[in-house]
Amino acid sequence: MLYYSGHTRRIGNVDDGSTVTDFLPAERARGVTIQSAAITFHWPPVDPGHPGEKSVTSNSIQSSLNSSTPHTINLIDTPGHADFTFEVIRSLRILDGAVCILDGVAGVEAQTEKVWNQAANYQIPQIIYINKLDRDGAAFGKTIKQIASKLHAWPVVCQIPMYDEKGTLFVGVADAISLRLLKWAGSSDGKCITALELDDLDGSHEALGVELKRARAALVEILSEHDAEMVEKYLEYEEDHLAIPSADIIASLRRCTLNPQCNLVPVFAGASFKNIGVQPLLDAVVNLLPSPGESPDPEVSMTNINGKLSALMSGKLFTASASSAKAPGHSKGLTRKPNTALIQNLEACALAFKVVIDPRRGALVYVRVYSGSIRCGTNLYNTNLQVSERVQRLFKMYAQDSVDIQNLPTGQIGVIPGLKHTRTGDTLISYAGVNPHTGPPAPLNSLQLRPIEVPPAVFFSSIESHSLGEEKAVSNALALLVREDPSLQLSVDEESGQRHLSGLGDFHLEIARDRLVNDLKAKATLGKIEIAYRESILTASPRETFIFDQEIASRIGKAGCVANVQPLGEYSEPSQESDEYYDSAVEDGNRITITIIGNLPTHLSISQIQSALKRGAIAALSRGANHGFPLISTHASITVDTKAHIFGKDTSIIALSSAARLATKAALVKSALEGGSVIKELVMNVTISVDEASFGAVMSDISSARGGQIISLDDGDPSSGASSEAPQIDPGKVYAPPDPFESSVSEGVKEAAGTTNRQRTIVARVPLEQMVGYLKHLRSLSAGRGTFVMSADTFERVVGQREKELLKRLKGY
Ligand SMILES: Nc1nc2c(ncn2[C@@H]2O[C@H](COP(=O)(O)OP(=O)(O)OP(=O)(O)O)[C@@H](O)[C@H]2O)c(=O)[nH]1
Repeated sequence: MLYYSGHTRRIGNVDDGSTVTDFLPAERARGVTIQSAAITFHWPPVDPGHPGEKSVTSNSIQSSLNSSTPHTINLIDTPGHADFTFEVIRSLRILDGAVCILDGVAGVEAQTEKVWNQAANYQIPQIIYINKLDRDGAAFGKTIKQIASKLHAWPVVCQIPMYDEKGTLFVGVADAISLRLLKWAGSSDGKCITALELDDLDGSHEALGVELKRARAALVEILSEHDAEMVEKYLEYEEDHLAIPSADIIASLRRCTLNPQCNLVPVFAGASFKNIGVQPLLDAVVNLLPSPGESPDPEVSMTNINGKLSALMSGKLFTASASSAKAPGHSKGLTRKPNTALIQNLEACALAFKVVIDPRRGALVYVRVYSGSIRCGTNLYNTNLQVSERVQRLFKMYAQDSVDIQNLPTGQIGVIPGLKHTRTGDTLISYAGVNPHTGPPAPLNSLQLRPIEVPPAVFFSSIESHSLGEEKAVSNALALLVREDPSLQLSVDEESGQRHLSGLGDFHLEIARDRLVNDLKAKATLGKIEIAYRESILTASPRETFIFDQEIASRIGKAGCVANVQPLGEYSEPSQESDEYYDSAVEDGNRITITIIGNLPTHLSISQIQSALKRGAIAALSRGANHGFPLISTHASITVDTKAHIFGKDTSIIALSSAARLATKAALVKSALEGGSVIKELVMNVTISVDEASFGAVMSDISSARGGQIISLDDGDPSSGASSEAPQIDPGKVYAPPDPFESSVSEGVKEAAGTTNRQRTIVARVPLEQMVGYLKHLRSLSAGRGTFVMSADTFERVVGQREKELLKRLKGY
């Protein structure tokens, strides 16, 4: 894409590590994408001599059908490996549209289904590109049927693959929109394309011509089922499918692609490795995917207020929340009706969706602007960290080059270099007349764009610096690592003083280790990768009062609070007094409730006090009293009576958070002494796809050797027993061209009749511990053909023999 749009001079190749988007050394070495990169380019290409003025359309096949005006495309290449799913979800938040690339040999893979469903949650319009059609065993028609059966979307075949006379060499595509055959010259850079009109086909392409007419008829028919304007066109052109102009087909296809109710997905064909099919795909991106203005309104949330960004900007969100101010979980400081003039001062609202530590340029923060525009020289307030940072420079990334800009308007993606604090996922706002020290007024200072929950980091590894002298450099490198990837978590074991890095999978941590040691040059060693368990208390503790009174950095720090803990199941929403500030939220599987009674001190704001107490409680909940595992399903309640627990200016933020930590810790110790605690482990939802031959062996391995609980067994469609809520589509009703090696019997019928090596699916719940390194094992049981996906389900108590073994392993006796 970058090559054809004129932004790079050579075509990158993943196999020799020369791609632009996979730029990390670890990505290039392994040939996989780990971090989603964002790059801007134009399609059709902009004339380099006159940027923005004139387009050169010679590279664009279909541009003559629709628009020849260059469009700005921000391309975000996302990873495919399951351990980096969180990286994909982060990217999905900021996408307007997506191209889902399928492997024409493997078809719809398990991980594809998972990401597809996530994209559907964000209502992101998608087009599908079936790639690798040059490979032996590529089956375009079969993959089309799988789009229906596995992704539950109606595939709209826009192109069909074109093979040479022998039917073996993939040479181009027959385009059902423009009714042309597009043939690429062999072993070229893909810029030399011959277009043959359907009417001019000679005898050699007769069969393909017939199939192309069928494809066009199917295209018009499926569009007519969803789009009244297409029905009108069909009648206007006297029911001749072939006579409808391609521009009308594109317009109708665009309406249907952008309307989630239609559930249609246009499908294109190619072999990127052979440079076949890329330019028409780019045309499709411009023709069919939405501009930022057509994308769904993003969600926003502020303390106890949730809604859409447009409702916030029009002031309606506040009006609605003020009328529901009596709802539970409110605090008196935050739900009074705000002055709508507040919103007029909100100049920009953006999401930092990616932070990359560049060896030359330092931290580069990629942002997407959702409202207003970001200007050079303005202060941006980070609502997650509650700090202001100045925008010194702004630029756009074009392949390896960055181009300075002054202004980044709504809908655009750009890069801010030099920010010191902002992390991946933070919301940034620009507020007119703001004091950089105090930030914008509440509740805008807590505004979050499209917040997402970070899944539990259940794999961890210890980190040791090579020497005391290296300690600071290692800490700095770790801080950078966590800034780039918030699904990595850093913690320090209070008792042993050992530092732990936790992540979402073993591959995730392995890559983090690579980045830390090789790229960020930290002189440190990471220990064995282990699984994190959790601990839960069984009884409520008494109320523990703690007064913290200690000098911190030569200043007196004094603060107090009362804390008690109880199993989460026993929590119920209390009734509130009118002079209370109350906040209760779930954090990492626990609930933390903060109640502040009395008048606030003048030197601390309510949000400062609340977040200090919360930080203290979170720190205490990171270590259980019996086994040292982080707590789960625990409710910690902290109360501060300002008369008894705040001591004028001596009460600092650090003193408050220390008091909350120590009081919660004391409550946890009391509860564990009285009622004991249990160890919990993460149980995964696992969906395994194997062929009939290895089905029995895989099932018995899961249910007996790994202690898994089989949830469902079915044939060939992994989603039907699992989570997808989309309606089922009968593949028999879907148009797909026959694959070259197939008879005329349709694939759906063949699969149902069981004449192929049938795919079977096992859905099971299995403890995570049993799934470490499972892919290798599955491959050995299934002659290399089995695949699986898994996602975290719940933490459950470890019981019986496994509990005994685990305790023995932990204690060492
Ligand atoms: N034969 C053939 N091989 C291809 C084609 N496209 C990609 N490949 C090969 O498939 C492998 C994976 O390609 P990638 O581009 O890294 O795939 P990806 O989906 O981006 O993978 P992740 O980086 O893990 O997300 C490489 O070895 C490519 O050379 C194609 O059209 N034909």
